[in-house]
Amino acid sequence: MNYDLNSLTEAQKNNTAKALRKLVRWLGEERRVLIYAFITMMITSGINLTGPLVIGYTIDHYVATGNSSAVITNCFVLLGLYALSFSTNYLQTRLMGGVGQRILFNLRNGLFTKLNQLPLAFFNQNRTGDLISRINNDTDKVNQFFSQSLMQFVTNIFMMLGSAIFLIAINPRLGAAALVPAVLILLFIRVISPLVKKRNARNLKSGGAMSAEIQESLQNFKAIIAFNRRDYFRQRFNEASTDNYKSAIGAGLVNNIFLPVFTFCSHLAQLTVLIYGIFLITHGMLTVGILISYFAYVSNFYFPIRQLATIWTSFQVAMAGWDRIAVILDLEPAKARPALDAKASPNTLLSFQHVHFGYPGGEKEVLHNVSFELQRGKTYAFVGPTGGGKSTTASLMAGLYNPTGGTVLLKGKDMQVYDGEQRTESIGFILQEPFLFSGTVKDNILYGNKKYAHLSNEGLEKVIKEARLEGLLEKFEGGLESNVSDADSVSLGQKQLIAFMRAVLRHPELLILDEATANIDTLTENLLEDILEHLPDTTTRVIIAHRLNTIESADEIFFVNDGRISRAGNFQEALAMLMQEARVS
Ligand SMILES: Nc1ncnc2c1ncn2[C@@H]1O[C@H](COP(=O)(O)OP(=O)(O)OP(=O)(O)O)[C@@H](O)[C@H]1O
Repeated sequence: MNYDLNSLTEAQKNNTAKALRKLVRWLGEERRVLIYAFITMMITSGINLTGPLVIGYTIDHYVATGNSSAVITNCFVLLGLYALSFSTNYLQTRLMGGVGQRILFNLRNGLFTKLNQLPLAFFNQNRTGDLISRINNDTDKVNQFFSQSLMQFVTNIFMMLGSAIFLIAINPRLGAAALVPAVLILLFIRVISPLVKKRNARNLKSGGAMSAEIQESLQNFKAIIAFNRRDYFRQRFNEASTDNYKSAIGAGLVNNIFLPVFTFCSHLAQLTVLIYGIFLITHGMLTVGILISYFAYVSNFYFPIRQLATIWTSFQVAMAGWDRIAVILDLEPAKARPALDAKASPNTLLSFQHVHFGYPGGEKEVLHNVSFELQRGKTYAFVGPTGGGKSTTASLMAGLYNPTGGTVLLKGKDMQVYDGEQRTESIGFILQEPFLFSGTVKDNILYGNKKYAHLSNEGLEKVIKEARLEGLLEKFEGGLESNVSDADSVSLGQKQLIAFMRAVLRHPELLILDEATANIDTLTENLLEDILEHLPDTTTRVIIAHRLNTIESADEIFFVNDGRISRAGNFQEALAMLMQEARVS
């Protein structure tokens, strides 16, 4: 599956009809509220449509004959109708008030839940800032349309249709003349809509790109200051901001062209009715009262069209936003290919069988035909030059990626048959750059740990002592309650200690340490070694390291170079092999 949102396949793209169908499906429970609001809207519009008819009738039948009591009675009838229309209008506004906010709430939650289900490949190929912009900004565009424009949109359409029917029914020829400019409007909309959609989509996309620039420079502000690259980033931001400015101007130009065109057509219609109406009156084919009703209906027909110009823009912007949201909602979590049949001995915890791997969206293959086995309870070290493929191998061992060829077996079964929870129960992975969540040390070491989640501080301290981790906890002045909310309040080494405690307390069968001691002093490193030594006999350890002292105790060492892995025996044998190679070269 293609996860790159900026280069979607044709099948992944939505046309307006497809996108609308999806949006209606997504509205779920809101459909009921929308139906109630629609009914109140019909009543309001029905009343507004009858008003001009009553006025015209009163002028022709009672004003012309001087029947003042009938005129007064009809004025009260109109007052009653307008009061009723006020109440239904108010009810409709109340009903719609919550709809937009609930849609916004559900869309944001839905998007975030979907993001949580997507594989690493998705995050590899898309920029964080752009994703934030989709969740925050694009969902709000959809909300704005629902909370501010939708009912106005439907009311206007209804008013227009009703007015058109009255115009044609009262006098077909005058009605037809009044409606001719509307045909021009329809043609205009048809011609310009694709351009409007395209420009709005481009504007949202450039907004996403700008947001990605902001996110990247804020995240790396230390490096920017340290390397005095402020100008460079300012220039990059400037470019993104200029692009966003230009695309906003481009979108604004087409968005705002509707109003003048619609207004012009409305004036054209009024002029036509006036000229043709006077002509009909002078030939005795029309009464003054009907001409006045006509003006009201022409205005009822064209005024909504003018409003529609604004609403149409909001609709196009919302659809462009919805497009960017829907493509994420449509993405499917990575489909596991059918589990491959493979055999492994019972003592083997994990094995790679002819594994090939290339990063999603990456051009080259990173691992080539890699095979090895990890036995239960043993310690393995993976060493080799930078960029050789050690971290990639570790990521595949942890099931973060699926191989592009071959199989990774965990406990004799294809890794892909395990779900995320089963995998993380068996495998603990300490990353090169551990990530901490805002909160305390306790929150962070218990992250995702169901077994100890209920423990009090005292209970947890006891468990920590049993796992020989108390020496690590002592490195934090405030103990379990030390705050790690601020990314800079703990050192990189301390972060690694928290990640270490987090992994060990899950009692995994396989513990992977990817350069996990690179930022830790020698004394603390000895503590870690002691903890590793005292893990249960059945725990398999994988250590990725550059420093030789960290791998001395390994039962088996693997050399990882240029995407190929070879066995080098234990520490002594590996050293002998290296010396031999050095002599040969
Ligand atoms: N997320 C990624 N997307 C695309 N390519 C990647 C990604 N991560 C790593 N690579 C590429 O994969 C290759 C192996 O990288 P890897 O991080 O596995 O090497 P390593 O041996 O762990 O290096 P180091 O010792 O520096 O950590 C490199 O060529 C790297 O450019």
